[in-house]
Amino acid sequence: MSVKLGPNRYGKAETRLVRVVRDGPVHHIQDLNVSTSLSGDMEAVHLTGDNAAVLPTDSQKNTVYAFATQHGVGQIEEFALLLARHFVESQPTIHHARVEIDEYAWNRGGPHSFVRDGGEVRTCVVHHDRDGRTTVVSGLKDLVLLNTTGSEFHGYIVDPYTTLRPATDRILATAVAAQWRHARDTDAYGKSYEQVRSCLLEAFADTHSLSLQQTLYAMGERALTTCGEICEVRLAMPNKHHFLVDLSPFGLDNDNEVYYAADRPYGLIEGGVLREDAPDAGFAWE
Ligand SMILES: O=c1[nH]c(=O)c2[nH]c(=O)[nH]c2[nH]1
Repeated sequence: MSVKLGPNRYGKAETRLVRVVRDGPVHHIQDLNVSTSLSGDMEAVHLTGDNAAVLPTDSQKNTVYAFATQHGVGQIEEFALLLARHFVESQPTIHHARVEIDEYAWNRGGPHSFVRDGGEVRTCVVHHDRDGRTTVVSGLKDLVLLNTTGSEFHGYIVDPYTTLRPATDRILATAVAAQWRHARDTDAYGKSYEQVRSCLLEAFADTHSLSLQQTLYAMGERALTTCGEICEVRLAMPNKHHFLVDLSPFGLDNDNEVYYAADRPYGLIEGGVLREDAPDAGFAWE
């Protein structure tokens, strides 16, 4: 039987980087989790153990820290682009770089004091290859949303295993993970992030929902019709079930007031929305 090497990549996962900028007594921080992943002429290292083409993952991690000092961080997409281009352009054996960054938000508690924001995490994934092709996907995760009304779910298939009762007024809760693909370069990733985030929040709040799937589509559609530079949105939204507690054994009514917030199992609704004329995604989602 003959075998061959399949797709492969390697890098340093989850380099934790906190950068402090001291502006007199007022300090600023950025808190990142950076993962680099490289691919290229890697047959020899896998087949014979010849490491000549390998830029060590340790060097990749050091580059993350060195670049944060030399260039600053700024928008995570810009920092990821800087790193991805560097790895491909400085090493002939590296043909493709993928850089993923999560950014954790801190709120100001004083001039040099910060409170970790328990809310969502900002994300990006950048790819760059030696043919100069670049893709940028921005996103967020752990954005927890809940509507106390305006959500129904009925009219679904009823088979021999269906016990779910139709709902005409239920709680709809989710933790949004959203990623959006940029169709073109922008120098305003921060502004675009705020715009997409607002679209997602507004569409969740003002869509009268007949299913979480419908809400998901409305959220993606709102982002695409508002933000010109993005061409595709992918969303993953767990249905964080809230079950009305049956208080009848105690002779008590429960008029949509007291719920049990279940943590598992949960429905998981995933889907994408894209412009009809979206350019080919290439390796953006890999
Ligand atoms: O919005 C929903 N979509 C579903 O597909 C589904 N399935 C289910 O049991 N509850 C729900 N809710």
